[in-house]
Amino acid sequence: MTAAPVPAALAAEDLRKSFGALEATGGVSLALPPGRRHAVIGPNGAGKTTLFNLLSGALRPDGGRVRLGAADVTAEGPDARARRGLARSFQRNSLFPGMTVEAALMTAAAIAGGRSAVFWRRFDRERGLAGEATAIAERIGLADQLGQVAGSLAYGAQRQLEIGLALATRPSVLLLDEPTAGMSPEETRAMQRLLAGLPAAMTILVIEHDMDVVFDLADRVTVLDHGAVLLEGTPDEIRGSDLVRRRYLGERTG
Ligand SMILES: Nc1ncnc2c1ncn2[C@@H]1O[C@H](COP(=O)(O)OP(=O)(O)OP(=O)(O)O)[C@@H](O)[C@H]1O
Repeated sequence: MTAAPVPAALAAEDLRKSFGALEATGGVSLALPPGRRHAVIGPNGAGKTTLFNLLSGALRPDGGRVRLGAADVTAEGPDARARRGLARSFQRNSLFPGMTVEAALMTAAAIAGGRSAVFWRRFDRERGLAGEATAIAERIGLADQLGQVAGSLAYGAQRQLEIGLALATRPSVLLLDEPTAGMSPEETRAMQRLLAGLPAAMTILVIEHDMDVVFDLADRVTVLDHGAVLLEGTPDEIRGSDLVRRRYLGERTG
């Protein structure tokens, strides 16, 4: 007897989205099995952010489907998808800048647990939120900055905290939007260590411009161009593709 196939942790099927006459997503399909590290690359305007918005539920597609595990979530909004285990890294302006790292992580965990942020203190002991915050801070490399106000952290540390806030929701699928954008080489290395240390069972889809980061992290890469999939393959296949080198990596191939 053969085992039933495991559904993809996250799948896009022929997703389409237009803004007026512009087709920003023109029939994109992806399937990420559980634990996959998958990168989406492509030039500015290729449709990477639009694809993320369609996957997270921030945008509704004109056509196609989004699946999380066995569930068709195409008609669901971001909150419902989050409850199914999908997280997207928070943007910097959502960092709870006036809170300490510990309080921000506890608040994110409390919100994810379905409780109002205002009342997290009351549930602290009962739910072990402080312990959870400490464990996440260790995972994201901020254990020695738990008492620091989030808004006063260095840029790289703020981006690490963004990922911590997403992790506080205990996601099974994590969407990361340019996690190393604007970072120094040292901050980029810290982020690479963080990403490499995420649980193997977590499924990760990342938009990233830094090719070293992409080739280091991803076991599968999709190249988007004008809203469509130009190529999907292993990092080696992408690196070796004349088409990608000409169209995207900007190299002359003779
Ligand atoms: N809300 C919108 N209304 C109109 N056009 C939009 C909207 N969002 C995106 N676009 C257009 O859709 C196309 C794809 O944009 P998108 O932001 O998805 O690309 P991207 O690959 O993420 O680019 P970048 O790397 O610059 O962030 C672009 O031409 C953009 O101008």
